[in-house]
Amino acid sequence: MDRVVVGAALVRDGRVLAARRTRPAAAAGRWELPGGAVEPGEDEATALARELREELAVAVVVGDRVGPEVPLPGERVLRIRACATAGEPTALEHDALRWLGPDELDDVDWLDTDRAVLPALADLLRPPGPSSAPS
Ligand SMILES: Nc1nc2c([nH]c(=O)n2[C@H]2C[C@H](O)[C@@H](COP(=O)(O)OP(=O)(O)OP(=O)(O)O)O2)c(=O)[nH]1
Repeated sequence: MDRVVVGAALVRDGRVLAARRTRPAAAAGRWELPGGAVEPGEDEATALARELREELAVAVVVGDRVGPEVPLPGERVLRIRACATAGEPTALEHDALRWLGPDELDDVDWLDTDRAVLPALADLLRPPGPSSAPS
């Protein structure tokens, strides 16, 4: 079975947190959603909460899946989960953090993989429009 990497769509005030990687060299300077690999015996929510504690020093509540599962090299897949926190993230392993609104998602140089998730992120951030249901 493919190994799972979980990433957080950590949302606050209609914006999502993007984090700039410092390693490996090929990915340094590229932006991602904070997170990491699910360890053996962990469930996804536990892994994501652990990664965000380690990377951002915040406690998070982990919610639903967001967007598609994206294949990664090395028989791994990336899954994104919505997250919320009452804390203020601190970059402990990244070298920059940015809160991006739905119209700012193209402003940073995402890891290639993450581009597949951007439409779903934009939908998550946009307030629901007028109902299309017949009145
Ligand atoms: N966390 C995260 N990883 C991503 C994203 N997009 C993407 O392709 N990846 C890839 C990069 C890495 O190959 C892998 C996760 O690596 P990582 O360094 O964040 O995870 P980790 O802490 O568990 O890894 P490690 O220290 O054991 O090497 O997934 C993303 O949005 N967030």
